[in-house]
Amino acid sequence: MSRKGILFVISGPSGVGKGTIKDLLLSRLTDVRLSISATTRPPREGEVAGRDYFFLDSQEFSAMINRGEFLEYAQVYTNMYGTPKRYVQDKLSQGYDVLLEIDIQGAMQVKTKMPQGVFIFIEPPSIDELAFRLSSRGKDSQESIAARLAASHAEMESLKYYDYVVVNDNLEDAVNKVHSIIIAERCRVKNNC
Ligand SMILES: Nc1nc2c(ncn2[C@@H]2O[C@H](COP(=O)(O)OP(=O)(O)O)[C@@H](O)[C@H]2O)c(=O)[nH]1
Ligand SMILES: Nc1ncnc2c1ncn2[C@@H]1O[C@H](COP(=O)(O)OP(=O)(O)O)[C@@H](O)[C@H]1O
Repeated sequence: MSRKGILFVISGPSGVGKGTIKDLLLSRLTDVRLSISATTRPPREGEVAGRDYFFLDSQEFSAMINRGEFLEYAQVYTNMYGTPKRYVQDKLSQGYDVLLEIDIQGAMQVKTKMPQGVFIFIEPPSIDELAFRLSSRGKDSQESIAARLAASHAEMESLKYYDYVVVNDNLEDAVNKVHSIIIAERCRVKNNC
């Protein structure tokens, strides 16, 4: 019988580089399973339904809430985001390690339900650099960037609830650190050293 997998949760302020780190990690760790979130946000150019997100309207999202199908869900800025529970449970029980890349409110809900998970906070080197990254990626309006920066101050307060804090200054160093955390946790929890 396979051992249960480990749940890894990556979060941090918008624009810190979570998505970039996650993509690089997944290309190195092909046996980790990524949970695809549901969202009411409309797809951005180039995004694919079922690969990047499950794109739902608000009624479909509420129906999933009512059926108890989310491990966690939260309003992030102007849209709803949630982690479908079934995929995470299935993959963990099949012995796969599962990665969630979700916002801080969601991560705190998961911590309550699955405290044995490994919670990793990605911290920006500075607020100025966060502002620079948000504007240089060119996906958000000035208004949306301002909201993300305003939220980041309070979000930084929650880093004390995480198991690990990784500063994303040099990208490769940050990916190496998160990779090392995953290897170390596999050794600690599964004796897979
Ligand atoms: N709580 C929660 N947050 C999520 C989920 N999926 C994505 N997010 C977060 O929602 C925020 C916005 O994500 P997105 O629309 O992809 O924009 P971006 O990460 O700012 O480029 C980010 O902080 C994500 O980490 C989820 O399933 N649950
Ligand atoms: N270490 C880094 N140094 C400089 N730029 C980075 C670094 N990590 C990510 N970026 C850039 O910052 C922007 C935001 O990254 P992204 O992964 O979209 O953040 P998040 O998923 O946390 O919102 C992107 O343009 C990305 O290329």
